Amino acid sequence: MFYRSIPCFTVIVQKFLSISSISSRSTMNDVTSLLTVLRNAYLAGVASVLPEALVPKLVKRLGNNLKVGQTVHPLNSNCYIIGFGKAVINMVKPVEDILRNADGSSHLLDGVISVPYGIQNTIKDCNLLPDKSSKVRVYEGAKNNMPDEHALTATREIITLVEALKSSDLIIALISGGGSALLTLPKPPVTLEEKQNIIQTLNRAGADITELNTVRKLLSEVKGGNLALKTRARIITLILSDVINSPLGIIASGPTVPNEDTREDLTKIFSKYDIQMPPSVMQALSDYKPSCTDDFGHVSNFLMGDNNVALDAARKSIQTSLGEECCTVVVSSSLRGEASSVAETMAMLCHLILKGYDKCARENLISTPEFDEEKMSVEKRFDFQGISFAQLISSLFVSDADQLISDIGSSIVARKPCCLLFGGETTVRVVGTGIGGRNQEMVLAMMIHLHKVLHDEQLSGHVAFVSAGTDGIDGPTDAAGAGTYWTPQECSYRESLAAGLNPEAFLSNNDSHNFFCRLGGGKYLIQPGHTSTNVMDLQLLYIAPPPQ
Ligand SMILES: Nc1ncnc2c1ncn2[C@@H]1O[C@H](COP(=O)(O)OP(=O)(O)OP(=O)(O)O)[C@@H](O)[C@H]1O
Ligand SMILES: O=C(O)[C@H](O)CO
Repeated sequence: MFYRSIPCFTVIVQKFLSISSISSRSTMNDVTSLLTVLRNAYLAGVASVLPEALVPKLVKRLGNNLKVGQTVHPLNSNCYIIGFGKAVINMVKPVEDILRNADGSSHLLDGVISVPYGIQNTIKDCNLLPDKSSKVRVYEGAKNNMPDEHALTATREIITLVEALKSSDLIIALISGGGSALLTLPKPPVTLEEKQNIIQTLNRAGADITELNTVRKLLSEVKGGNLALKTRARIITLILSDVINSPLGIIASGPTVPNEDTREDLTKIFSKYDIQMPPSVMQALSDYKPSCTDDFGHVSNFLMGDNNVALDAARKSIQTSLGEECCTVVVSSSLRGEASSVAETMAMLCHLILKGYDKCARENLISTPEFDEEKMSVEKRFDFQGISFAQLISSLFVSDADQLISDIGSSIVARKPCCLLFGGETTVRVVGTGIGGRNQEMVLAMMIHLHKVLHDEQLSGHVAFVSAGTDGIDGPTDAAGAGTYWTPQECSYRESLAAGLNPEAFLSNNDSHNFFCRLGGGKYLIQPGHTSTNVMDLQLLYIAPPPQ
C-alpha cells in the first residue's frame, strides 16, 4: 500500500473530538452515542501514541545534557539522528526541538531516516514534517512494505553516517514498525530479490512476525544488532512497538538489539513451512555467529510506546464519557488469532453477559453484603453451549483472568454496563476477491455472530463494538476499521438486510470494506486517515443491560 493524500490525523482528531463530545450520560442507550463514545476512545488511544506526544515524555533537555529515561548524556555539538519505520518521520521534529539551543544553534549535526513511500505528501499539512532547514535527510522507499532499491540506498547512507562517528558522538535512533523493510542490506551472496522472495513465501505460508524477523535477522548485515556494531558512537534508541508484548529484538528486526538466534532456528523455520533453503542462504550462514556475543555497552534501547499506552488512554476516555457506573476494563493487549473467530468468541461473551443480566433480574439477585457469594453462584452458572464464562475469558489472551471474572461478575449482579478493551493484531486468511482489512473483517463477523447468538433468545440490552488499527489504515483500504451495534429492536445486521446487503456473502468474499462503504452510506466506517503512528489495533466492546 502506498500513501495517499488524505487529511492528516491531528487535524481530523481535533475536529472530531470537538463535534462529538457527549453532553448527557442519560443518552447512553442510544446506539449512535455509544458508537461515538467508542470511536472517540479509539481516537484518544491513537492520540496518546503519536510520536510528537511520546518523544517529549521520554527525552528531556537538562542544560547541556540530554536525559533519556534515567540515562544522562552530555551534549557537545555531537548528535546524529537515524531512523527507519512507518512512524518515525514525526519523531524528528520533537528531537530536533530538544537539541536546539536558545540562540537557534543545535547539537544536531546530521541525520538520515528511511520512511515509507509517499508519507511526506500525506502529512504535509500537519506541521509535523522536519523543518525545511532540518539537517535530517529523508529517504522514501519500500512501497507496499517491500524492501527495495530505495530502502537499500537509505540503509547505505545510514551505515556511512554511523561508521564515521567517534565514541564521543551520540546517535539518536528512531525505530518503529515497518523498519524491517525500510532498513535492509541482505548478507551476501543473498540478493535483495532472493530475500524478498523468501520473506513473501514465508508470509504466505503463515509464518508469524517472530519467525519472519528471525529469518530477516540472520540474513542481514544490519538487523539483529548488526547496525549497532557498525559504530563506536553511543546509541540511544526510541522504539515504538507494533509487536505483541513488545520484544525489542523483533520490532523492526532489532538492529540495535543483541541477537541470540542460531542457524538451527532458521533451519527449523524453513522446514516448518516446507521451504527449500536456497544455496545462497547456506553460504551466507556458513560463518554466522549470533551478535549477542559482541559488546553492546554503547547502546541503550528505550521502548517509547506500545499498545498498552493506547489502551490506557482509550480506557480513560471511556471512563470520562460513561462514568464509574460502567465497568471499563482492559482485557488484553495481546489479542491474536483469526479475526472472524475472535469475533465469534466476543459475541459468545456478549451472549453470556446479557444472559447474566437477565438471570439476575428474573431471580432478583442484587448487590448485597453477601454479594460475593451471590456473584460466585452467578459466575458458576454462566456458560454458553457448554463453554464456561472462565473458559471464554481465558481464550481471549487475558492478562488477569480471575480479576476480570470478578469485575465482570460484580457488574452483572449489579446490572451495570461493561466496556471491555482489547488490543493486539489478528490475522485474516484472504480467500475471496474483495477488499478489506482485519479490523473491518472482525466487525463484519461480529455483526453476523451477534445476530446469530442473540437472535431468538429474547435477551434484551445493548451491544456496541468498534475495531480499528492505530495506523489509520486497515489492509489496502482508506479506513482504520468500523463499528457495529445490536439491540433487540434494531441492529446493524437487520439494517444491512433492509439495505439489500448480504453480510455473510461479503464476509466470505473478504469484502468487508465494500460492505461498510455501502451500509448507511459509510457511517459505520472509522476513517481518520494515516495517523503516522502504529501500535497495532484496538477493539472496544460495550455491553449493557436494558434500562430498568
Ligand atoms: N480483503 C481483505 N480482507 C481482510 N483482510 C485483508 C484483506 N486484504 C488484506 N487483508 C489483511 O491485511 C493485512 C495487511 O494489512 P495492513 O497493511 O494493515 O497490515 P500490516 O502489513 O500488518 O501493517 P501494519 O502492521 O502497519 O498495520 C494482510 O496481512 C491481510 O491479513
Ligand atoms: O518492521 C517490522 O519488522 C514489523 O513491522 C515489526 O516491527
